[in-house]
Amino acid sequence: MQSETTPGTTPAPAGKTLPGNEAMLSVRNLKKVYKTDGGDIEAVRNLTFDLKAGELACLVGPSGSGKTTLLKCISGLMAPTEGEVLLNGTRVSGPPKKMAVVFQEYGRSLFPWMRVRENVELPLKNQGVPRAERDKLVDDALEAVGLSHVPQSYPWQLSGGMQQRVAIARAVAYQPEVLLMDEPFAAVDAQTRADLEDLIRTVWRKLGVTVLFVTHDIDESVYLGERVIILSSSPTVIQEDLAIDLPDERDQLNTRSLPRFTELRHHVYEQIQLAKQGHRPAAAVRTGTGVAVS
Ligand SMILES: Nc1ncnc2c1ncn2[C@@H]1O[C@H](COP(=O)(O)OP(=O)(O)OP(=O)(O)O)[C@@H](O)[C@H]1O
Repeated sequence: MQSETTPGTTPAPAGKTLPGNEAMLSVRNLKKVYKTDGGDIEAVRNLTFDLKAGELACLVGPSGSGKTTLLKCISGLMAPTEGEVLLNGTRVSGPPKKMAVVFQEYGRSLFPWMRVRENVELPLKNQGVPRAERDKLVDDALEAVGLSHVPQSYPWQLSGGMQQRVAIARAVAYQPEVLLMDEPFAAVDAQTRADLEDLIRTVWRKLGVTVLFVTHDIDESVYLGERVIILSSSPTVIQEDLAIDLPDERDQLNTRSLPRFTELRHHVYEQIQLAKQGHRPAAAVRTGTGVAVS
């Protein structure tokens, strides 16, 4: 059966490799060169990876390695120079309907003149979702992020962590198949960050959404992900694609105390140090759970 074409996507041309049955999101030989007055900047050289439906993968890499560039290409906000992004086998050529993005700067992504409820509801209104359905989706999303008690507040009346919860609720209410998050917790305090990390895992498990989570924080990537994709320095390729074989049930105290957590975080740290020093792998290597970490 042919894939349906949704807004922001066009059918993949014949002859292109379609993802395997399980792949929801495929990044294929993605390259991005920025044209500037000072010359070309090759931000991303060649990235290829798949995300399975329902997977939670974290993306880490040195500063300037092209993480935001990659997310912009995946979300259809920017066209790649070469290569393509496929969502359910269909090429992304603009913001796809079933994708939501949460950015770091919640302060700028929420409308200050709209109440919490209106902010969460807005994308659904724009999609023409009927009122009764909209109300239920907004109620459920606010409950999922623990904000049922402040629907009538304005964002500026809330703490930073609560504002980011509003941004997450808005994405959740939209019922995306794929949720992209670009360093969403970078601007909140450590305690709030830990709470929001657990919130993401709870929401992810409850909704079965596919999540690609960009972070600078190595511990966060290991704690959250089923997989950590490590990028090289720019021009970017995949340095390593690491399976995180920690127990599925995670909690801030016990999981972070596991010897395996420490091994994995050391390994990711070392890889990022190598990337910063300019080390480039001959080819992207998918590392299984038996990865030898020092
Ligand atoms: N609009 C642009 N025009 C020109 N160059 C750009 C543009 N956006 C990004 N770049 C360059 O592309 C490279 C990758 O930038 P990008 O912001 O994607 O990296 P990043 O990994 O998200 O960085 P950070 O971790 O510091 O947020 C950098 O060299 C950056 O200077």
